[in-house]
This record gives sequence, C-alpha cells and structure tokens, in this order.
Amino acid sequence: MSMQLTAPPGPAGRLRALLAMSGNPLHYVTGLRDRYGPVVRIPIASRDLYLVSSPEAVQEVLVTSHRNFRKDVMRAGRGKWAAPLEVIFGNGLVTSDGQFHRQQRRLIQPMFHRERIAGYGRAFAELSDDIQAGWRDGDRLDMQAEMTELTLAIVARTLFDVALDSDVARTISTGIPRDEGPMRWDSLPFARHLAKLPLPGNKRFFAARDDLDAIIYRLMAERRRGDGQGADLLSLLLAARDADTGEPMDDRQVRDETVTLLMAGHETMASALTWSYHLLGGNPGARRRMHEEIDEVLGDRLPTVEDLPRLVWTDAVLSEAMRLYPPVMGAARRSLADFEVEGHRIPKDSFVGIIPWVVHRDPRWWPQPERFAPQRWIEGDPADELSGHAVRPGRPRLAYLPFGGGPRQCIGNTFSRMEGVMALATIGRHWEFEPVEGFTVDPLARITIRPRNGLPMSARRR
Ligand code: HEM
Repeated sequence: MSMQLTAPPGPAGRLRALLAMSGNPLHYVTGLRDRYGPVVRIPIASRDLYLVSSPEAVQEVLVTSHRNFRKDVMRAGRGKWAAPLEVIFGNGLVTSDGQFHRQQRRLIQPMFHRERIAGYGRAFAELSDDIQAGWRDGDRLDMQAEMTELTLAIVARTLFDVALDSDVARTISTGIPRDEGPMRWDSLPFARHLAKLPLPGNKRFFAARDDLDAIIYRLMAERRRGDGQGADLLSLLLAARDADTGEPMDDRQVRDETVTLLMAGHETMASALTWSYHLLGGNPGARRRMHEEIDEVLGDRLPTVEDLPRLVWTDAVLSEAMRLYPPVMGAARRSLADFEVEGHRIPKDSFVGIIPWVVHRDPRWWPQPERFAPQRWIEGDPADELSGHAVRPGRPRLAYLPFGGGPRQCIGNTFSRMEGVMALATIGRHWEFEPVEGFTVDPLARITIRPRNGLPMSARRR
C-alpha cells in the first residue's frame, strides 16, 4: 500500500513571509519548524521555499538524493540574473555547479588534505600570536574586527602566500562593503534591479570589487613571470591542466577560485571565533576550564598540531559555538524533479532551504538547546544529562552541520577546525575577554551569521 503524500504545511501570505525573512529570519524560521514540523512550505519567492529541518530530511537532500538538486537557486529565477554571491565569487567552487564544479573540486581538493593542512599549523599559531601582541591589558576590542583580521591573514598566508599588510588583504578586509550593493539586497525580490541603481553603496561595492580584481590579475601575472614553482594555491591553479584537453584554466576562472577561497575562508572562521568569545564571555565556568586546559597542555609555548588531541575542551567550545551560531546561514538548493521527504511531496523546481541554526536547536537531539554546554561533546560526567550526548552512537550525523553535508560540504572543514582550536589556544595562553556592560549582541543573518554591530569586549591579560 503506498502512503498518501501530502503537500507540506506552512504559513500563508507572501508579503508577511518576505518581510519576516528579510528582517531577521532566525527567530521566524525556528518558530515555523516548531509550529509546522520538519518540512515547511514558505510562500516567499517567485516559487515556494521549502524549509527542511530534521536530520533525516536534511540527509535526503544533501546526501542521498543530492543528484536531484542544484545550487543555482538565484540564477533559476526569471531572467537568470547573477545572485549576490556570484557578483563577487563569479563561478568559483561555492557557486559553480554540475560537472564543471566536480572538475574544479577535484583540482583544488589536494590543497586541503589533512597532511597538507598540518603543514599550515605553524602559520595558524604564529599569526594568532602576532595579533595578540598588539593588545594591552584593559583594551576594549571589537572581537569581530580582530578575528576578521586574523582569519584573513591566515588564508592570505597559507593559501596565497601573501602577507596581511599586502594590498590584497587590505582591499578584502576594508575595501569590500559587506552590507552594501548586492549584499544588502540579497533576499529581496527586485535584488537584481536594486543592485544596478547608481546608489552610493552600489558604486562603492563595485569599485572595491574592481580594485580587488586588478590586484589579483597583477598577482597572477607576477606568478607567471616567476619560476612557476610556487607551492601556494595561486601557483597551483595557474599550473593546473585539464586531464582531457591539457588546457589551463582561463584567467577569469583562476580569479574566481582565488576570490572564492579568500572570502569563503575567512568571514566564516572569523564568525566562529567571534561567537566563541561571546559565549565564553557569558560563561565564566566554561572559560576557566578552557584556560586550565591551555595552561596544562601548552604552558607558555605556542601550540603545534600534535597538541590538538589534548585540547579537548577548547575543541568542544568551538563545536558548541558553531552549534549555537552556525557561521553560514544556510544551504539552498533547487529540486530538479519532484521528490518525497518525511511523507511530503516537494515539486520539481522548488527552492529547498536548510538552516543549521534551526536544525541545531532540535530538542530531540539537543536537550536544552539554547544552553551553551561544551560538555555535550565530551563523554564524561554521568550525573550531567548534557555530558557527551552529542558524541554517542545513534545520533544522526546531520543533526549537526555547520559545514553542510554531502558532496558540496565545506572544503575547508578540517582546515577550519585546526585553525579555530589553535587560534583559541594561542590567544587563550595570555588573554581572556569579558563582556562590555550594557552591550547586547544582535545576530545579523545574511549569508553568514555575525553580530550586527560587532562585538566589543574587554581584554584582560592573564
Ligand atoms: C568555520 C568555518 C567555516 C564554516 C562554518 C564553513 C561553512 C560552509 C558551508 C555550510 C558550506 C556548504 C554550503 C552549501 O552546501 O551550500 C561551505 C562550502 C564551502 N566552503 Fe566553507 N566554511 C568554513 C570555512 C571555510 C574555509 C577556511 C574555506 C577555505 C579556505 C572554505 C571554503 C569553502 C568552499 C570552497 C566551499 C564550497 C565547496 C563546494 O561546493 O565544493 N570554507 N562552507
């Protein structure tokens, strides 16, 4: 007997949904899941958006039936306009699709193998040490700005072998307006028109993008004039040849992959570290435990990758911060054919959205979901119901997905985990951060989730 498939439930009213989603959508979408269940239909764009939030349904979309989906969500709309991310990333690894994406991923994957990343360990520690050298006891720091500077220095050095004070890094960190131009309009229906208007924000955005491009083309020309033996990613991209045709990538493609990795590789990690400090700021017990661990494992020296297995609590802090504040807002897909999930039918050509923030607050898998509790990640105290539950067998893998899942999962996953723990440990040897009285943090959910007005904290030397 075949089961009767139903259309997923959901709210009515296109305009209300649109306003809720383009304001701060996190509360709204969590409420929809609570009210309607793991598959919700939201009438928002020119076609409906289906919010998918149980680990089982997420597994179906990202892994089991991944061939039934593409990432060309924005381009699929009327007129095939460039989506906001593509305006900057072009057709790089994050935004490309299908066979072309598979080829490019194969080419770039070797840069992210575990052994290779272990070789970056020293840069993770040294650059984290450099940034803290400029702080003074009692300083009020914007942790978001500090962490953005740090993580940008790390990708610039490890992948592209350029220094932070280079014009590449400067143009990326200060030149590209994060909330202007196409980035500002991303979730609105007339985005492509709004982005073309001669508004000051749009102009600044496109001028900064052109500066960045000019710098990257210049770096490419320099590498070409060199001996061609460079081991960094830019050299590798220039040297790569198609297995069948023997052709190199054209300059535009090398530019797109370069900008993609520089951008995807630092804002996300900056957000993960910023939220870690915010949560540690409000949880002195967890913070103390982290500092005790760092003191015991490192004393005063810099961490190496060999120390990582012993930095268990520090690692749990990062995992738990990315559970409560997943740096990437979501994964969006377009269905190529009708499909069935959790007893519901989702039609061909729908948009499907997976929002880790919602999945990570499912009380079935995350008891007391709003509580910051790094002990979830460590098997330990039997008297504490939260202890170790996240690492017990039987928990669906995609109950936790800050890096996405399936063939399109983050290429920088291992890189980021090592980078994050080593940064927390290096900085934690000498510093702790207290919340600033009267400041309330407000998560801004766009493509990433970060504090809307930065994160001021007081630095205390320890
Ligand atoms: C805490 C840090 C990070 C988080 C939370 C994160 C999160 C994600 C997520 C959720 C996706 C999948 C999006 C989707 O399925 O639509 C993704 C893809 C990607 N990430 Fe990351 N990321 C992080 C760091 C990095 C770093 C350090 C790099 C590179 C240096 C990077 C490069 C990429 C690339 C190239 C993709 C596209 C992969 C593909 O589709 O083949 N990310 N990331």
